[in-house]
Amino acid sequence: MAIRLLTAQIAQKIDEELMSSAGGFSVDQLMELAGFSVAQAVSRVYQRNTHPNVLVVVGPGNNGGDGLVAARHLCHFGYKPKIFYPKQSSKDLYQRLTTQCKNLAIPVLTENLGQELKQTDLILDAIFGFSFKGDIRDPFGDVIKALIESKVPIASVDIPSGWDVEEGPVREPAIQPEMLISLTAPKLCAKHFRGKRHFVGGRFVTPDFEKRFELNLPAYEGTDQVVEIPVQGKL
Ligand SMILES: NC(=O)C1=CN([C@@H]2O[C@H](COP(=O)(O)OP(=O)(O)OC[C@H]3O[C@@H](n4cnc5c(N)ncnc54)[C@H](OP(=O)(O)O)[C@@H]3O)[C@@H](O)[C@H]2O)[C@@H](O)CC1
Ligand SMILES: [K+]
Repeated sequence: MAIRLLTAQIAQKIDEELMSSAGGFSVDQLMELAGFSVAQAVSRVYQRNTHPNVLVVVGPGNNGGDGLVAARHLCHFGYKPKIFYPKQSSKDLYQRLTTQCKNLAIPVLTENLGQELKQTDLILDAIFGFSFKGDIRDPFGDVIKALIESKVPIASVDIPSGWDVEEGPVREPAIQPEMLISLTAPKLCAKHFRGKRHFVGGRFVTPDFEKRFELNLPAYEGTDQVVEIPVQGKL
């Protein structure tokens, strides 16, 4: 059975159910596992000796939160991450995640993106996830344009930022990531992903849950937090 590609609505429903009283998870827990899986997937593809300088570009919602968690784990894994975080949230969760990164001496930047990209080996795109919709609002239009123009390889968290969650790259210019890490399950836009490697991470659904949402996820091996799947756009 093929893996299920989710609509934005189903992705949001799954998220809500996991955090309902029946699901029992807190957002912090899910974000920690999601971000940890992103860092693990990155380390599978881009080694710390060839791609030490990872610029984690963080957006205003939970996709950005995954990026903050991933930055922390990448630092523990021996990378030299920096965070570009132009629109910082006052919410307690994001502030705590930012403090954790600062305590590891991870730089948290708000400007000079163009300059920073010249010293970057890999961009971790954690700007928008499955709640993105409409036209890209400031400052993210310019941010996405700068990422594309830099020609630095991009690994996208859950959704290539700026892509429509279901229709894919409908706005020009569009990010074309080398790598995609889908959380829980890929979204419909993954049909348009033609990069090199696609992973699923966020190992938190129960067998019952998986069956009820007909996710048809591939099996995770051993203690792995990620599982590689075929690049959908090349099938
Ligand atoms: N179960 C799972 O798999 C788990 C998934 N997780 C992760 O959560 C992600 C979903 O997070 P999310 O719901 O917080 O939304 P996300 O996509 O980060 O963006 C929302 C922000 O973007 C903004 N915004 C929207 N449109 C915009 C526009 N056009 N232009 C500019 N801004 C725009 C919007 O702003 P607002 O309009 O509300 O002011 C809001 O602040 C998901 O993809 C995955 O990465 C894990 O953390 C946990 C478990
Ligand atoms: K993203």
